[in-house]
Amino acid sequence: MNELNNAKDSIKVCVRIRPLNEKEKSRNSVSIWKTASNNTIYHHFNPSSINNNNSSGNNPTSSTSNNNNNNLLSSSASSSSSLSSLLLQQQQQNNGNNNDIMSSSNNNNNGIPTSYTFDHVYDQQSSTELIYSEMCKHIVIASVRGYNGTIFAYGQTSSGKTFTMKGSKDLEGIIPLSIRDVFTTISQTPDRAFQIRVSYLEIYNEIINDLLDIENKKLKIREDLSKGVYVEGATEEEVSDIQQVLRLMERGEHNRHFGATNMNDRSSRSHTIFRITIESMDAEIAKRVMEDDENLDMSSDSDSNTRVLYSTLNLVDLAGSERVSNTLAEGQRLKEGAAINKSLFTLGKVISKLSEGNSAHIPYRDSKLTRILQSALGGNSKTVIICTVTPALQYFEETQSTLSFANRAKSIQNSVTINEILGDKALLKKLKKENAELKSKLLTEITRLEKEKKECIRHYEEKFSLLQSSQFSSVNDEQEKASLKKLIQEKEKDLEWIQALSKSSQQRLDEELKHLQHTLSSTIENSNQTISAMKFEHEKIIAQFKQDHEQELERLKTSHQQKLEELTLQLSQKYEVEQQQQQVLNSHLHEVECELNKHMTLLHERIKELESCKEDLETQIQTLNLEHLEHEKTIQMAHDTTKSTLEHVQQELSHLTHTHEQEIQTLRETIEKLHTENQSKEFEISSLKEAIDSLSQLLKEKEEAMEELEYDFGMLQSQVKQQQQQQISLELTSSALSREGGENKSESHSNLEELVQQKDAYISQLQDEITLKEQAFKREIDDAVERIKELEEEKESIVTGMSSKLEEMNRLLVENKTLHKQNEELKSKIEYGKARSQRLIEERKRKEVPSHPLTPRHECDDSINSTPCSQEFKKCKLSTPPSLDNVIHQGSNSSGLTTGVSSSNSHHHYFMNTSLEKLEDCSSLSMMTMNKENKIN
Ligand SMILES: Nc1ncnc2c1ncn2[C@@H]1O[C@H](COP(=O)(O)OP(=O)(O)OP(=O)(O)O)[C@@H](O)[C@H]1O
Repeated sequence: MNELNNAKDSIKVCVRIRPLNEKEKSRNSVSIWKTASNNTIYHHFNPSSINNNNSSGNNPTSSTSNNNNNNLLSSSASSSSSLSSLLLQQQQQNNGNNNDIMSSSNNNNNGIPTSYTFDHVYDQQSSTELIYSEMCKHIVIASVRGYNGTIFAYGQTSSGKTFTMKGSKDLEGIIPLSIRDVFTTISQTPDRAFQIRVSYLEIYNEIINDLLDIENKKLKIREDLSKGVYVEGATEEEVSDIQQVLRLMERGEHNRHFGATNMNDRSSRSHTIFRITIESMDAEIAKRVMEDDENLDMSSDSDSNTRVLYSTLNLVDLAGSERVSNTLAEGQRLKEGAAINKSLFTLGKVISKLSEGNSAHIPYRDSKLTRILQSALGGNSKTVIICTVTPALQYFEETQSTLSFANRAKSIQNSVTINEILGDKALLKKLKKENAELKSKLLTEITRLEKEKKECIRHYEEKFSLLQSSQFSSVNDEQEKASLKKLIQEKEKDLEWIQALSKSSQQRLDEELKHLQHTLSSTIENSNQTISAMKFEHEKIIAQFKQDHEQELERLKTSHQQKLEELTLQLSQKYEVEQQQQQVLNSHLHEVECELNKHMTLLHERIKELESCKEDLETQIQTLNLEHLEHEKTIQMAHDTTKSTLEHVQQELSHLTHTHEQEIQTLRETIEKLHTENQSKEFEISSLKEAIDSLSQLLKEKEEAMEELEYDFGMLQSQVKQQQQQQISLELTSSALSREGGENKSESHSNLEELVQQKDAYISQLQDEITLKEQAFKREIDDAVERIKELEEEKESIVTGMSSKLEEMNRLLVENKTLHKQNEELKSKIEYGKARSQRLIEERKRKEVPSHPLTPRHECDDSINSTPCSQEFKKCKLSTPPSLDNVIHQGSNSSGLTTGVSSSNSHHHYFMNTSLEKLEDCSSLSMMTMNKENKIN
């Protein structure tokens, strides 16, 4: 079998909700499952509402929440029956008020999905024809084109599986619709010749029965490389039109086992598989095969015309998926339930495993159903599952279970390929198979007829002998005898006819067999011819190849021979040249040997010379060593002195640093003191300001008092004026009175004058007092202003003094820092000088050891003179000591120091002096620092 167009195709799943049936309506069942769009099914039922009311604590959703099909077997009968009764109770309670048990939330309390989405969801109004055209038609058409197809209905009992698959009296189901389309498609494909075979199987109690042959029972499942999984011995009727198939379907239905259960009176307790096998090949080729065309070449595998397409279309109506307990089954029914559920349980397991993508072990072999449908589940088949459900609330759990099964199934992927048998091999195989089948059929038919014939003859012979024995028993028997005779004659005729029929059928079969054998032998002959032609071709190719190969070998041989000769010649020439070269080399070697001998004698002489030179050098080295020891001692001394001086300088420096720090501390303290003084002065100024403020307040008050006094004074003046007017009027009165009497007049006049005088005196006294007070205030204010001025001047002088001191301090600090830096530089220079002198001493030591003991004396002297150290030494001998300025400027110039060290004692003194001068310089610098710090103080 060849596989073409290999493609992944997921199993298509749709759900069909049937309308409530009469039984459910009579029980006032509520329809809870609804469709949203054309691919979603949902419910608003909240199982927890039942839980809450259920005092026994049975959880109706506990089994459905478990997402595998185990619930089919594991759930206890009591829990499910109690659920049913509870649901009914609930339904009755809530009849007319469904809202109480409907939850508006999308998920109920137990996490059971409230909605599912599939490829399609069909509501109560959807027709089977619509489902067929949308979900199945393409599979049927594909099956005619060589693809395997499977359509099966899954659901609880009475959910409408049979209604969907087989239909009813008035409405055709998927199977008849498929049969129609198979033949329609065939009629639309005239270029291919088809052979259609139909088988109808039933799986009941895990036993496979042939529904087309009631005698054919307990069939076995076999597996074959070419056929795949098949049912051995299953009747396969060849059909050529729709009516024939429909009749076969009817025959099968008639034979089908029906049982009555509580749930559905005509409930099917078995799974049925209606299988249509479709084979097709090119019409032209088929015609030629039929005509036994000898020129027909079937050997070309690549010719698509010779392809034989082979496919099966399985139309499966499963038994109810409800639980055993729900059927209230007993005895035989319970056994049926268990067997049905074994198949369905395994189907669930297979679907679960496949949906998990777990292809390691799929338990197809655990049940007959899954074994037969193996290719439909995860194999080579286009598959559609139609899940039928009832919307009734009382079957909520079953519907949930069906939907979760469907939900798992939708994720399964099949690998779909066209099945084809190619070329003559396929045809041969097919013919052989057909031949074998015909042969076996013929044989069984012959034996059956023979047996029947024998049985008949025996039977009639028995009857005849019986009749003969009773021939003379009574006269009345005569008539009977005659009728029997007649009957015997008739039967004998029948027998003859049967014998003739069997003879003719045998002849016909013989002819057919001959024809087939002839076709077979011609095909075999054809194949043999092709094989021998191929063999001949093959041998020809091999001979040609051999010849070519030998020629090539010969050519290679000659070319190799030539190459070998050339190489030998080249080798001999090379050998001669090498011989000549060897001779030249030998003579050259001899010359070299003579030269070498001469050189050797010269060398010996030279060695002797060098040895004497070595002795001289050794004595020189000894003297130099002594000198060097002395030098080392001097350097050590200088080093010690420098060290002690350095230590002294360091001590002084630390002392200076310490003093500096102390001075800075004192300066800080002074600044703090000045700061506090400044603060107290500021406090004084602020208190003075406060005093001025109080004085000015007082002044204000006094001014106010003065204003009051002035006001009083004005009042007094007006009073005086009034009194003066009174006086005038009094004077006028007195003049008038004077005319009346002299004494009274003078008395009152004097009184008045006295009063005026008193008042005048009081006023002048007040005026004096005011001026005095004014003067005193003015003085006080002047004093205060002066004091403030003084204090402000004092403050300003303090501030200027402080800032100048601060500036000086900053300057001193900067100077101090520079001095420190200089000190550090000096220190590092001294260190560097020390290291450098040390290094030079070591260098000198090294150089004093002769580098080549064989160097002649004069060369050795030169080498001593030419070392940079000895040159320095010479320079030092010639040069005058550098000035102090230079030394300070250069710091511890390494060459200067080394010169001092490597020269004589005078130079050492010079070095010491330089060092001391440097130290003096250091101390002068320290002095400068100290002076500056004193200044800061
Ligand atoms: N979609 C539908 N429209 C109308 N009636 C339906 C529909 N589906 C099913 N029925 C009716 O419901 C009853 C039960 O249906 P059916 O026999 O097809 O169920 P089933 O699932 O095959 O049951 P079982 O598993 O017992 O064979 C039948 O009388 C059928 O006519």
